[in-house]
Amino acid sequence: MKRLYIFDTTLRDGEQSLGITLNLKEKLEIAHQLVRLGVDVIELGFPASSPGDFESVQTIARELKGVTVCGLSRCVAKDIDRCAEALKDAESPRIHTGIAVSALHMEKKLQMRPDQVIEAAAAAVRHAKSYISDVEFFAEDAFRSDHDFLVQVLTRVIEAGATVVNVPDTVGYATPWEYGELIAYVKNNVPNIDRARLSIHCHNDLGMATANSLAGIKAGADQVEGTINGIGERAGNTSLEEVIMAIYTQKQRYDVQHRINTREIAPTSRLVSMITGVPVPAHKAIVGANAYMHASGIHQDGVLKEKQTYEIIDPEIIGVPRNRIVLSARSGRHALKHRLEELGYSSQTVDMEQVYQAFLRLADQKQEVYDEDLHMLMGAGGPEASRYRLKRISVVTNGHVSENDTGADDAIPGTTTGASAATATATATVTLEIDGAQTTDAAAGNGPVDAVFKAIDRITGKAIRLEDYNLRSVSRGAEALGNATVKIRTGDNPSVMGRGVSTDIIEASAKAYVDALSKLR
Ligand SMILES: CC(=O)SCCNC(=O)CCNC(=O)[C@H](O)C(C)(C)COP(=O)(O)OP(=O)(O)OC[C@H]1O[C@@H](n2cnc3c(N)ncnc32)[C@H](O)[C@@H]1OP(=O)(O)O
Ligand SMILES: CC(C)C(=O)C(=O)O
Ligand SMILES: [Mg+2]
Repeated sequence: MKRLYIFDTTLRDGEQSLGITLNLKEKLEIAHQLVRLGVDVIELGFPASSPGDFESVQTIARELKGVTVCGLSRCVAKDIDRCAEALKDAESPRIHTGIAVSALHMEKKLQMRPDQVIEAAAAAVRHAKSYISDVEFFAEDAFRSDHDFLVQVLTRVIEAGATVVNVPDTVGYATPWEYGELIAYVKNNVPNIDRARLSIHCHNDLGMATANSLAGIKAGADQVEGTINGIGERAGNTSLEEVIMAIYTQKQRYDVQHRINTREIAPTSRLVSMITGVPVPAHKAIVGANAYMHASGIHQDGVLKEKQTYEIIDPEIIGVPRNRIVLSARSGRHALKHRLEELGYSSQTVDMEQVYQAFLRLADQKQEVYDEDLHMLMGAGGPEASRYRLKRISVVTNGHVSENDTGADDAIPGTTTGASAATATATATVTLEIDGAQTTDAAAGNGPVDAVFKAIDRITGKAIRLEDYNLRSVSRGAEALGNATVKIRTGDNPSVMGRGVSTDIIEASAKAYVDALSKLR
């Protein structure tokens, strides 16, 4: 059976999604989960892009073991130098360099002749090889290129020492049969193709990234590239979980093996969604919340008689446990620990008593605590790691007062402010603890969330620019949890994202703002 290598680019192409900015800690958390998932290669970023990207590639590359780590670069010597430097201490490093090969990109974007592109490509691979033996070459916009020119480029870069050649459909323009034909064409016409692995990289602009990738695998690709949940530039990349499970359910059609642990698929999807703030649509294949739900009577009847009538995948295979225990405020530590372990969390790595107390606070507000609630509880970020702790919020909206003790044991009583402004519709009083000292201040805003953010700004004295704010419900029931994400920056510093979870949306928003504050440089 042929070995299929799985190349994950969630932290590079995935992070190119509009609105996603991840810090080192968040990238590290995702990278460790990708190792647990069993991918072969993790693309960590583009080290020449910024000092922050360099630092995260370098730090994660040093830390990860048992997986190939890779950095992206243009066919530009100084990019390759930075990439090699960032990967210097990695156990198994790879430089991924490349250049566009379609007439459109060469003429309009690169403003280079085809012969110059071939020389730049070969020179870049040689330069990368002077540092690291494992070099992957990407032929950007390969699908829209002249395929005989593509064959020439790939032949030259393999001569120059490329160990992997990547044939991307950069703009998601292909259909499955056309992409499959291209991969077969490359296999049959690049004379030295046996000296390199052939990789595929598809985008989802026409909704065909998974289908195209499967066609590429069928045509003989050795490596498939993609991201978790399909996140990525524009309409995204191939969803790795979809490719893996298509191969799983259709084993007889794909004679390939890989080392993915399918039971880590759902935990990885959730982690990526939670950290990036990009929700997984309920109807998303494989990992959507509704993917294993049966709503209509005929289906329910069929499933009760025989699951396979309407289920092509047993959800337990991808790490979605069948729910047996109902968790509520009456549940004890054993039940909580059992459920968390079923969901893939280790009770060894967290303070279970602290988690249980947080669980009880949540359970007091909800009839039933669902799995989604637990994921949020476990992933909501540790206030202990931050300089800032939100202690209390009190908001007056058109005369209506809402007060929130934010759950800290030593929260001080809230006060309702009389502050007002002619245009304001809300005033907020916030108590924040900074490095152990509590400060309270009030501000008016054109809504409760705006007022809370302004009050926090008054306390910190920082000139914060709010770049993005998002609020969504992440669990079920009338008291569903709200997951707020904010993106903020000060001056020219890089933007940071913060996340907050609560059954109260103002509190969730305030927590997200404070979480982001703690990440500011
Ligand atoms: C298909 C993909 O996903 S490719 C990966 C996309 N990722 C990124 O772009 C990472 C983030 N990018 C960056 O940080 C910056 O764009 C940098 C550091 C890469 C380059 O920044 P700058 O030097 O300011 O150049 P800028 O981005 O404005 O323009 C790109 C330049 O690279 C050239 N170029 C683009 N791709 C390549 C390539 N693969 N190889 C060689 N040159 C290239 C362009 O022709 C242009 O050259 P010009 O300045 O002579 O006109
Ligand atoms: C950098 C390359 C591999 C890419 O992301 C693309 O062509 O889509
Ligand atoms: Mg891409």
